Amino acid sequence: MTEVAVRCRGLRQSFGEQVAVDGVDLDVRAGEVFGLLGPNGAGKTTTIRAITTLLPTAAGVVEIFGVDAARHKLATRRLIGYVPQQLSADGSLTGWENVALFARLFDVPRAQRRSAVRTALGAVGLTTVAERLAGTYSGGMVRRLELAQALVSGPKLLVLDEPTIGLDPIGREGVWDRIAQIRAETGMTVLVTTHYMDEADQHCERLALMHRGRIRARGTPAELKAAVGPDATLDDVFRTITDDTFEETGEGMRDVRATRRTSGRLG
Ligand SMILES: Nc1ncnc2c1ncn2[C@@H]1O[C@H](COP(=O)(O)OP(=O)(O)OP(=O)(O)O)[C@@H](O)[C@H]1O
Repeated sequence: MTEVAVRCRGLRQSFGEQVAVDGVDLDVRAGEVFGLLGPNGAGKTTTIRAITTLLPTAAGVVEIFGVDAARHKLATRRLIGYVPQQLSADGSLTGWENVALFARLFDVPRAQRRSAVRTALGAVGLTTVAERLAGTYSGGMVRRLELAQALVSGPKLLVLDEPTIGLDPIGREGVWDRIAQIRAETGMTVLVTTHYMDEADQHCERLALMHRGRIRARGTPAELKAAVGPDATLDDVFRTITDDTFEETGEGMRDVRATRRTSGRLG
């Protein structure tokens, strides 16, 4: 049986009157690259923050490799490397110092720190610029540095919130190349949110599409597209699930097909 890296059941989170996440069930298999997609405000970051234990779960269960995140927060955090949307690298430190800081924060044993920092910087292709101030790095290099920070503690699950936002195509490609390589070399599970449908299509094995706090469709990119139509793109899937006439039946991608048929009839 495939090991489950992330298991969420009935995840619910509100901010005052605002329901951000409304009963999310999610399974991410060990070793896969899983994409969580959805428009602004869909609830992706809130879901990610619950998974990474940065938000106390208001309701529902989160398990990371079988560890109950609410009951064992520290043990859960040790399993996760997290790259948030906001920049977290310090421009006044060198690349090496930035990663070394995370090695200390995440309790990498002193004797292993140098080699852990070296390995993490190598994995993201920043070895030759490790002694330069991060403030001199390009946007793509900073994102790769943040990847190295998340990798230095040797996590089993890498969680990336919009890892390529604001980068040019070369920077985006550089980040995805490194993710693919790390995944191939370590078998690490990757959970990623993105707004870029082309990236999700190309780099994620399975996807869940969120809208208004709920998961509206899930499946492989091919399954999701096929459910909409023979020549459909993921953008078409995205448009379909965010359509206000979309009817939720809890049947995942079959929803998409049903909605498409309905819109076809109406159109
Ligand atoms: N700390 C907070 N306080 C109040 N409301 C919040 C907070 N965090 C999120 N929300 C609200 O919860 C909803 C979901 O937000 P969330 O950031 O999870 O969406 P998202 O899918 O990650 O969006 P984006 O793609 O813009 O990052 C939004 O309506 C947002 O305004």
